[in-house]
Amino acid sequence: MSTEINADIINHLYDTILSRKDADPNVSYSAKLLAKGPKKTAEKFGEEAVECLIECATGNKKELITESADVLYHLLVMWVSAGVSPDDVWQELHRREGTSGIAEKAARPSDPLK
Ligand SMILES: N=c1c2ncn([C@@H]3O[C@H](COP(=O)(O)OP(=O)(O)OP(=O)(O)O)[C@@H](O)[C@H]3O)c2ncn1[C@@H]1O[C@H](COP(=O)(O)O)[C@@H](O)[C@H]1O
Repeated sequence: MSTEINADIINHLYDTILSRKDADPNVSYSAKLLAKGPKKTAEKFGEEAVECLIECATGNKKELITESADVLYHLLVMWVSAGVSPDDVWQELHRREGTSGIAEKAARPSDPLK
């Protein structure tokens, strides 16, 4: 599957979640989460991220895949809740393209507290 198709899946899921903003919380899980506000969606994302890292740390590849899908879904719910769009994040990733994390870290101003 190409990167373009993967980005399409994220964009499509984001649009679906966005469309649930005013949906019935008894019918849509996204609507139920969004009705609770950004703090709750962030908490849910954190819970799913912890479940995901446990599967990685314990070497459960199959569960890591399903938990990763949960993390991505809850990340998108959090973005909708906080008013962040996939394009905002794609632009930031694009800005970073070609800059090594090691070079970027070395170019940061030194922290006087360290
Ligand atoms: N990808 C997902 C997706 N991944 C995970 N989940 C739900 O996320 C929840 C997380 O599981 P948990 O065990 O943590 O939930 P829980 O503890 O029972 O929930 P809480 O009571 O803690 O909130 C489950 O209810 C999953 O079904 C998802 N729910 C929806 N989607 C997508 O979002 C679309 C819209 O869904 P609705 O908003 O429900 O219409 C769907 O068509 C799917 O494409």
